[in-house]
Amino acid sequence: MARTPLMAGNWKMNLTHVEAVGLVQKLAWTLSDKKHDSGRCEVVVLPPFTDIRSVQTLIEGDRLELGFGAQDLSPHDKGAYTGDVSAEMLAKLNCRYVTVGHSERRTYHAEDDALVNAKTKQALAHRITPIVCVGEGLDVRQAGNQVEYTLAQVRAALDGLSAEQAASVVIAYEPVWAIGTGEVATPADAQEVCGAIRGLLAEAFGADVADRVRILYGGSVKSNNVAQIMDQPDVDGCLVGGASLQIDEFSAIARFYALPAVG
Ligand SMILES: O=C(CO)COP(=O)(O)O
Repeated sequence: MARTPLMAGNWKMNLTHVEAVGLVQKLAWTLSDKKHDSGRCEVVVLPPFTDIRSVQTLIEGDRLELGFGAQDLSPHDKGAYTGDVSAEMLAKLNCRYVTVGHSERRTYHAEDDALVNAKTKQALAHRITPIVCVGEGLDVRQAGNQVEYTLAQVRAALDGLSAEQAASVVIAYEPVWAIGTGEVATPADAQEVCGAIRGLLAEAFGADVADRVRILYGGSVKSNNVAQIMDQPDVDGCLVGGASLQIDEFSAIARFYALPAVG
């Protein structure tokens, strides 16, 4: 089965709702001007919670060919969880995606594998596609244990999912040492781990599921390295941080298929 590539822009904690509207308008205009083919690449923005309503209104009102989602969600349904945002709230805003287990959540908010698993299930229960983030830190990479470390995170995040549920998740391999550092993993590094993740999915849920799941790479993706990364057989898209805030960069990344061929 052909997997439609996905480029998701993780804005992190950037842009007020006014700035968000400006960026989405310019991004949509640029993609349309360059005749972006959304059949060749699905483009999604993941703004902070406070921007989502404005982004939704703009995208739906003007029928822009952009998807949108959130960067986190609560593992709880509702109630006394100050500061949390529930899956139901996101679903009501038509969020199509939500990242779970981003390394910044794991590091700064002490999110562990069990919580990432609970959030993954919560998103699925509300028909929001979880983008499950995994990836090793520098110490693990230097010890050469990146594959087993990352696979353990994937196993934990997907624990208890049915094959049908597993088929609908997106997994993002983001080596922590490559996030925001300009230190991009080589295409071979990305393929090694993304290929191993697909192997694990085949083992755990069957070849059909493994064939359907989109696996993204994230970590210092830019327009000048995206083509090589997307050339890898098990990389189906990118989770883009810094470059997703720059319209020219992100629109070029989304149109990776139109970039000059890899030499
Ligand atoms: O964390 C990331 C996306 O979720 C990657 O961030 P950068 O693209 O800024 O390295």
